[in-house]
Amino acid sequence: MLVNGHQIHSASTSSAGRVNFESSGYNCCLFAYGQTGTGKTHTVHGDWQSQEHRGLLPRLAEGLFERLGKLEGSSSRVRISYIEVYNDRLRDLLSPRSEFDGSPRKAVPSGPGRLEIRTHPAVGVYVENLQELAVDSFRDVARLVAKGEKSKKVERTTMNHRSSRSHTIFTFKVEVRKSSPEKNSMATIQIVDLAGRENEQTSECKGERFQELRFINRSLFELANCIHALCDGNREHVPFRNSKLTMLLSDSLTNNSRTTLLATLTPSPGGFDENILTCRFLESTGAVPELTWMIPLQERLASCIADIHEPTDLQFKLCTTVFRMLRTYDGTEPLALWLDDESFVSYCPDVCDAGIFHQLSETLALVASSAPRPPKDTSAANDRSQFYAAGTFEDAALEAAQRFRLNPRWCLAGRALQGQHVESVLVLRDLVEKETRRTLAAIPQLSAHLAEMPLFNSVLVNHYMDGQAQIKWHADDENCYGCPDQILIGSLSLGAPRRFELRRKPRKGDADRSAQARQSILLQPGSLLIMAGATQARWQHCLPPDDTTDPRINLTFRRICGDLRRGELPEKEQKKQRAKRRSRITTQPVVNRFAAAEVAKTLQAEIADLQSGLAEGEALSSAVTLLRQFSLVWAEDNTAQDCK
Ligand SMILES: Nc1ncnc2c1ncn2[C@@H]1O[C@H](COP(=O)(O)OP(=O)(O)OP(=O)(O)O)[C@@H](O)[C@H]1O
Ligand SMILES: O=C(O)CCC(=O)C(=O)O
Ligand SMILES: [Fe+2]
Repeated sequence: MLVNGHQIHSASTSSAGRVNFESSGYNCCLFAYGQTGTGKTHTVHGDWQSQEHRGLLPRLAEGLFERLGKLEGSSSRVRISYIEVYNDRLRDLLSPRSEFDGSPRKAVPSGPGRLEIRTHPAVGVYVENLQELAVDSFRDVARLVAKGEKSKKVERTTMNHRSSRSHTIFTFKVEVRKSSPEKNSMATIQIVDLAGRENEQTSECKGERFQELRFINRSLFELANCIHALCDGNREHVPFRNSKLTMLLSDSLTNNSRTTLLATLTPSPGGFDENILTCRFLESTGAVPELTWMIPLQERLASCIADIHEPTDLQFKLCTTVFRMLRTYDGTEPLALWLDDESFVSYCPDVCDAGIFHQLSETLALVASSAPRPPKDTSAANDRSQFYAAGTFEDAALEAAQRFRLNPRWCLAGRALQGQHVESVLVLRDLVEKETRRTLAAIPQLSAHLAEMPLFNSVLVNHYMDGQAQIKWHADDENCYGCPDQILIGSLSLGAPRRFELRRKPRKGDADRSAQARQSILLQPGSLLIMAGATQARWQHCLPPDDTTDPRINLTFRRICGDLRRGELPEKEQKKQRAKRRSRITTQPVVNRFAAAEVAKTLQAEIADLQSGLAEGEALSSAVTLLRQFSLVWAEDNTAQDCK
């Protein structure tokens, strides 16, 4: 991701800038994606006349001829083409008399000069009748682009006085000829300046501009769909044919191509939601969760929040947003995260001695072999056995408050831990209780729970035999835990590290799975995950299978308030809950008490510096600072990988 203004980094860090002419058939593609007016065209083109303010495309052209000039023992040929997609119609920007290829609704008879997208088994996707002009130097390219830019569809809108109303695709085809023909190579570089997305509900565009906007949003939607299909590994059924833009880009997205995504964000406070959409698009490309740059960044950001003692709501929102963008955590660092304005999770490693695992395994094995088999025991089928602690009234040694209560459902599926076995679990409950109180004390809207004694009066123990044992998507939102907006769960992990996933409960109208804003945390042995607020009401969690051969034990401590099961709530209580859900809690900044290192100070200083130089209302620019860190780590990492 690049934040507006990084002309210097752009060309060098994109894969397009590092195309390898030695390997034949190597294609590179760069997309500029973002809300309207956020600087895509500025970043791609910049000022061609100025060495300093040149954008990515001129820098690329310059670098290309420089590199070709240095190739020894070979000659080269470069051709360029420049095509515009406007309202799903095509136009050749390098052809002097070019017209659009016809109305999208009325079929225009094909004739000479009409642009047609075709596929050839050897060449792939190409546009019939599109001019490909030979160029020998940077100046040639600059001259032709200047001409093409004049005919580009640009209009004044409220968001941008020169808004691109079309997508443009600029292509370099580079042919390197060696002494023997079999060593010849060919590379294609495409730079795609996508038209900017704009919210149709809030847009002030009218008439023709609004019509254009709908075409723009539609084609970007189709592009996102293709990318999702590709990322889901569904290469057979990628809906490229749904728009001309996606048809044109199908080769770049699939065949032997390296794609770089350049996302532009706005520092304007009003653009917050649009920024999130842009980041979601990045996420949905699948590149984000896989990259190793997330870990150092995650550390930086964790410490950044840690050291802001009284963060403004805005700063808090920002940090949470960036965390949400990161989406996966390796579980070595603590984390405090608002999944949404009422759903909170926190994760803390090393809460208890991971060695307890062995002792507890023995206890569970003993109970499994001695206690009666529960009526709905599924442990043989799914390699996961369940236990619950059952403190009975005969346990004179236990204080009334320390007795464990049962969810009636558990008695059917799990085995009871009783007597001395309960004691070992009680020790763990005390630890979890202490840690949870500490965490929630910093969060005003969640600390109401702290009056409860004890916080947790029940526990479910899951014993996973290996990576094949899993737990599917669900929420721990049964009625016996009380109002689903306030269920508190403390989940202690021991044994093999396993990935824990969270997703917002699927809703009607979700376009795809990316709308569910998934998060994933690697739960390390000895760690505590706390789920609080409305997490059980709005989110689901699961533990997907993986290939570990090691066992794991998880203890979820909960608070049972009644014996009601799902669907058994009396009408009066239901009404009360509905009313409660309507009265929204306002988001308070959260001070993440997990302290860490200097990076925080650096970031804090940067934010302070930035804010002191800004007019009121522009505070969101600290997003730019955070995201700039983000982009730099990514850039560093990409460069490092490339050098290997
Ligand atoms: N880093 C920057 N420095 C100076 N000016 C900038 C910068 N980024 C963008 N601008 C200016 O902001 C305005 C909007 O930028 P630009 O046209 O590149 O946005 P865009 O994302 O391509 O918008 P659209 O999708 O509507 O075409 C332009 O006037 C541009 O010159
Ligand atoms: O094993 C885990 O980490 C999750 C267990 C869980 O979700 C549950 O018991 O409800
Ligand atoms: Fe659960």
